Amino acid sequence: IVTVVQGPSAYVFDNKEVTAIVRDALEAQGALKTQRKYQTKNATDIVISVSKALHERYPEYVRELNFDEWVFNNAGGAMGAMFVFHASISEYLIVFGSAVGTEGHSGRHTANDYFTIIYGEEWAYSAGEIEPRIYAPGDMNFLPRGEVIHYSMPTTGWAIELAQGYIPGMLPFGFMDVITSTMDITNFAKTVYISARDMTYYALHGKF
Ligand SMILES: CC(C)=CCC[C@@H](C)[C@H]1CC[C@H]2C3=C(CC[C@]12C)[C@@]1(C)CC[C@H](O)C[C@@H]1CC3
Repeated sequence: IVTVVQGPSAYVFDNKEVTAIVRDALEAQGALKTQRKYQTKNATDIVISVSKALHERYPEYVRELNFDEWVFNNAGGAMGAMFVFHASISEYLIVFGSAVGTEGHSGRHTANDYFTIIYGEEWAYSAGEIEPRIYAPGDMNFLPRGEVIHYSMPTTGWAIELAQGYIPGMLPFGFMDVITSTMDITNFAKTVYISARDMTYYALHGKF
């Protein structure tokens, strides 16, 4: 008999539950891919209703959506916008995407990444895959820690992204394009402020 003793987990989010909440919220909007109607729905309504469902499930850990704290993110050649629901040392939960589409290198990360589409599509492949994997609303693209993909959101596309692992190790990738390309210091400062504020708050409350 083997007894597996599990140590305490720093995680408050369950990736399966996050995806289930997202799928339920999409279903309530008639926006799941199985209903073949998802492209006719308004992306703004979907972002708002999914955000509300996540906040209701995790009120202590998921910030309410607002439209003052959206920031751009340039990383791996891709450009998108994001709203940070939660950022701590071991996890972040964001809505990420682009109103016009985007494409780039995923980066090789120190965290597992769960990317659940809520509007539009994500196309992705690993080196050696000849055909794209296509993810539609309700589908989750899992990128394990240390692996890499080329991805695109060919047109308007939004997703809920949960990352679990060592988050500070991901940030240089998330910020490097500011130095090498965009020089958008205002957006950079806003992103650093938002992430440092949340990480410090949770660390001071014993959530790493
Ligand atoms: C949460 C904070 C404050 C910063 C995170 C910055 C970046 C590390 C991320 C912002 C958007 C992220 C995306 C991915 C990796 C990490 C980011 C660049 C993916 C490439 C991971 C794989 C998915 O399939 C697509 C993701 C797009 C967004």
